[in-house]
Amino acid sequence: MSAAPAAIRFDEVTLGYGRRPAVHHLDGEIPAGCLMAVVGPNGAGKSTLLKGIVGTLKPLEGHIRCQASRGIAYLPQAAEIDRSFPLSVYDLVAMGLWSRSGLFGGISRQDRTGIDDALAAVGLTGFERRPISTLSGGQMQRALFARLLLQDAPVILLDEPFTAIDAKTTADLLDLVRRWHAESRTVVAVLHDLDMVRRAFPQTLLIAREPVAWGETIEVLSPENLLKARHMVEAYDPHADVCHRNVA
Ligand SMILES: Nc1ncnc2c1ncn2[C@@H]1O[C@H](COP(=O)(O)OP(=O)(O)OP(=O)(O)O)[C@@H](O)[C@H]1O
Repeated sequence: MSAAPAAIRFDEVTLGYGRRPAVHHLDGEIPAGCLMAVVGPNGAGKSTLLKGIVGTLKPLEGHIRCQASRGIAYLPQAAEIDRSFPLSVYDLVAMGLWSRSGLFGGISRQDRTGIDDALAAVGLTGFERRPISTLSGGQMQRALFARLLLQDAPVILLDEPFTAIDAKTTADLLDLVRRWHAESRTVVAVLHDLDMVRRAFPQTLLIAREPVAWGETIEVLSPENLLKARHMVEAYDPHADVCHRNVA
């Protein structure tokens, strides 16, 4: 796909739940520093793929190797985040420091400056003491992006980061994604808005329970590939066991 070293390598990976594969035949790499969209129909396995990279889902087969020594920052889908938890915006954002300072590491003066800067970068200065349960969807997403900023990770995974977010918030958060890319971080985002993908994401993985096309966005998002992906998801047998297609 590119001459850049791999940030993430997949070796004939199958990911699934129980013994049921959700995604299989993942073989390839995500180059370091790339800005990549993951697209595909509902149920194609996009979230499953991110969970495999983060490590919350262990492969049923194969291996996923991540080069990042300082970890991966991961933004799950909004529906997976419990907003009833009694937490202030400040504390939520400060959690971005945990990977470096540990759970009980304490917050230094420098950390406080970092938190203030992250809140300012997402336009949430003045929201520090607000309980997260009182935030709008867009404000919550801004707070979660501030937390990602503090994590300072070389690899950032975003699962549908702009779903149900208004145009202004989307534009502001997309600017942060561009900033991460300019800083040579690897950014992988699950997206449904193909216009946005064409506009802002140079690389794309089109997935339909297995990769359909992977590479330059303009080539991947051809009408033929999109139609093929839809047919592949519709034809997929959800009760199938692990497939050993490539095993001799
Ligand atoms: N925790 C789970 N237990 C069992 N099956 C699951 C689980 N999570 C996802 N699946 C199944 O794995 C398949 C892929 O789901 P996944 O959420 O990865 O798709 P997706 O491409 O992210 O879909 P969407 O665009 O709708 O968010 C689906 O058939 C789904 O029902």
